[in-house]
Amino acid sequence: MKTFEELFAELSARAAERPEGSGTVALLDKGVHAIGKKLVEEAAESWMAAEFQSDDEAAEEISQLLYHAQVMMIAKGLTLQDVYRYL
Ligand SMILES: N=c1c2ncn([C@@H]3O[C@H](COP(=O)(O)OP(=O)(O)OP(=O)(O)O)[C@@H](O)[C@H]3O)c2ncn1[C@@H]1O[C@H](COP(=O)(O)O)[C@@H](O)[C@H]1O
Repeated sequence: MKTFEELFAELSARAAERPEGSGTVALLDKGVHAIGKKLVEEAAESWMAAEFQSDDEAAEEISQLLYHAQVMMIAKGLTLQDVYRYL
């Protein structure tokens, strides 16, 4: 288990170090358009799971949505503070 901040630090390290086999690095290399498609896909899956599936499945889909939101932030060079100032 990890927090939102810990995941962001881990993904930022992946982007900097580019380890072999990282799905995050592969997705970052595909660019903002591909990341955006995954973000929308995970948003839709979160909605569907919340409406029609179990709480656990909804939680899993929402975790994937948060992951892809973080990948988008990293692709755009945005920090957590850039986003938090609007919360
Ligand atoms: N939290 C996540 C995470 N959530 C979602 N995903 C990715 O998002 C996909 C979502 O699954 P879907 O069922 O929607 O799609 P899929 O058909 O399996 O995958 P696609 O073929 O569509 O890409 C998963 O297969 C993962 O590739 C994640 N990939 C990585 N992480 C974490 O990110 C960190 C870095 O991961 P790596 O960069 O892979 O080392 C690790 O701590 C991982 O646990």
